[in-house]
Amino acid sequence: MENADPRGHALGSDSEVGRLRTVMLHRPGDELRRLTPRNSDQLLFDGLPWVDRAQEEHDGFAEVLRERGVEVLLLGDLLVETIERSGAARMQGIAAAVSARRLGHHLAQELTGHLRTLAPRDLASVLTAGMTFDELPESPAAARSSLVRRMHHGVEFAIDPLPNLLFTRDSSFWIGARFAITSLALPARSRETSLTDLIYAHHPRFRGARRAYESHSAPVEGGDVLLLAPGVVAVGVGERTTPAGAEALARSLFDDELAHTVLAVPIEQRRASMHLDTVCTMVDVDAVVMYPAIQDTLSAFTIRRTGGRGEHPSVTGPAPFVTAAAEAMGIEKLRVIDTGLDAVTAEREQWDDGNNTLAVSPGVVVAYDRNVETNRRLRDSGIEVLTISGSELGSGRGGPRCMSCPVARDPL
Ligand SMILES: NC(=[NH2+])NCCC[C@H](N)C(=O)O
Repeated sequence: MENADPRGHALGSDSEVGRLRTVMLHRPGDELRRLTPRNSDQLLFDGLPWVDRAQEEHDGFAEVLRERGVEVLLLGDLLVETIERSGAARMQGIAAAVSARRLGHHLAQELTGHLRTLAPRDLASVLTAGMTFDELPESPAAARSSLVRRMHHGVEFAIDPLPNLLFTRDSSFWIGARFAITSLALPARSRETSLTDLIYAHHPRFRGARRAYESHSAPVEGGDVLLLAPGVVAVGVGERTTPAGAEALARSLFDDELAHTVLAVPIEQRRASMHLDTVCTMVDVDAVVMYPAIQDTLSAFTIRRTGGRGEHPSVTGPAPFVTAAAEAMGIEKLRVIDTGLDAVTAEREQWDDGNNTLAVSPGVVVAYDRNVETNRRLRDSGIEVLTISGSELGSGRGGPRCMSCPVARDPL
């Protein structure tokens, strides 16, 4: 079968909860060691993770998934394998990383030349962990004559690190049998998609897979995209995904017949709710876990396909999200698992990604163990909760859903 994983599961996904077969994670590496108190805000981390512990926690996450029969692909490995096989991928990765705007023409050329000589593993490491001016290849003459080298501080980045690669949810997603390379809103993350792009384009694992949302003109981040049901997609619009992004995505999904209804869901433009999946994720075919503070106010515009390719869609609403979602999904009611928490606990657990669960099958989710109350309520509602620890992982503000890109799920 084309476009299937080695065990014969078709690539792609039409829901949030269909049995998970293959997932792409990124085991955090040296890119996290670049974080300092001075750059962490800009690099979108709220603290400095203890990297070894973060890796252990991540290994634990991967293990829980494997125990459930999920095949775990690691982005770092895919990247090395891609660069090994494809000269075009190598060039593509280098071109996206080396900025003449930052380095000037001469240094940019010199660095490009140097990177081309690196072994695949070393190049992959530069592409993910970045490079400081101190780490630029030795070249005494060039160093003397380069104003750029002389005026930059040695610890500044000639190539920025990508600590948020950990959150593989955001830089690509699958819908139906296709993958979409997103368009990340913030400068700290925008280069991530150059890596997912080259992996999907050149890794044999994805040979023949087709793209969705090809124009990816306006910002759309995967954390905002929820596959509520086959053909029905919710898109958060807030700090990251813009109205233009949601509209462009909806039109392209309609044109490719990957969806018939898209719900555009306004979310507060705040760090705590940067993506829709920080406040709401699906835990069963007809159930979500949701941050209680927004339960009564979350709304949605409903965008529907009206005809064939290029036809203008219809836009209605806004209406309460839960009603709009149930209607679009063709179910009587979307169950909202009532975490019933007091406002302070709810806010704390939302901040720690309590609502950011990853379903491995209907009614079975992975969640951080620290969100004790939210997990208790989920269990009381009949959801099986597999816990992982994330004391260090969580400092990047992302939970199990953010840290995973489902590549193959059984259709619902
Ligand atoms: N899907 C998500 N909620 N991803 C979380 C991403 C966290 C990351 N530090 C950022 O600010 O972009």
